[in-house]
Amino acid sequence: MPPNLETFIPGECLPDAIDVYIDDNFIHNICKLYSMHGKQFTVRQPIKLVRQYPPCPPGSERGSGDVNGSKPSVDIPDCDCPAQLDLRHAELLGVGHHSKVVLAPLTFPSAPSVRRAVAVKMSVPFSSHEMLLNEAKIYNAFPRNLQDGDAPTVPKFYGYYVHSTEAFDWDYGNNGGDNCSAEDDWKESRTDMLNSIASILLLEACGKPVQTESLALSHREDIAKLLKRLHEANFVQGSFYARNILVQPGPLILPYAERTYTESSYRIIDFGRGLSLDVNSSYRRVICDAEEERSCARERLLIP
Ligand SMILES: Nc1ncnc2c1ncn2[C@@H]1O[C@H](COP(=O)(O)OP(=O)(O)OP(=O)(O)O)[C@@H](O)[C@H]1O
Repeated sequence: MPPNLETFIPGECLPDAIDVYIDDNFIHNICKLYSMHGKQFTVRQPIKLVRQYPPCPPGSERGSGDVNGSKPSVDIPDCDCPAQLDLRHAELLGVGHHSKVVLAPLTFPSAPSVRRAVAVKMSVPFSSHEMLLNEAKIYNAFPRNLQDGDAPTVPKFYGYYVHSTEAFDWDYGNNGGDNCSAEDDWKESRTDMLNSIASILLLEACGKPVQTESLALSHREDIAKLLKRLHEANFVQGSFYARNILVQPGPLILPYAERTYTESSYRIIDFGRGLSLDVNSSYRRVICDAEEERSCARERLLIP
């Protein structure tokens, strides 16, 4: 796996389209779809997804950004050049009640091309895709200072991508089913498979969930500061549990090899139930829910 993408990329510099590559490994080991009754997916590669958030303004000028994590900046592809997301090499990062999240290489076809690992969140089961859409809107509304800087509060957002019409132009493989129920099962598996990659959220990979029992007081205070910053910016996370706080070695200003857990870096994730003034909420509700969230945080995570 290449190093993680950790650089803030302004919305207008994100690729407008992504070509997604999948294979049997992804279907069986990540999607856990075994019940094919002798049939195989033959996917016409690649599957094309287009950016929904941040929206692509028609005729907008595209800038260039620094995707290497160091200066000078690298050219970001123009509108005609899709990035490539390689789910054939995906590693599972975590499973929630509404999603699966994998780490996978994303290649920007700049010159020279840049290949970095990103967290890819997919709605599983598909019925929870509205939560993923809400989360995308919240990430899109986050100001840069919550995602970037010395002590970022949330992962960096690399876009929300949805299928274009060609996404469903597939070959469905050999016809191995011999009865209606097998046929139905297979169709259902196929639909699950298609739906799970029909919309994806790309985020900075930020470590693993915290273990609250072993958290030192100073680290609990760091997390309390993150929550305060989030609320001061008029956002509410909406399900503040330990599984939604990630930890990784820090400080982030150091090269990866020099970071340690003594100076851990924390991030708040999972905004499927998130609230924001600009997206889905009134000022009064944000204030009220933020107050309640701080009280939950004190109780559940023993944070001050
Ligand atoms: N940006 C990320 N970097 C690293 N791991 C992540 C990231 N986002 C999610 N994960 C992993 O995936 C798991 C599930 O993610 P998330 O909490 O967003 O899913 P969910 O289905 O919305 O969760 P919930 O069960 O709280 O509704 C997390 O607990 C974490 O282990």
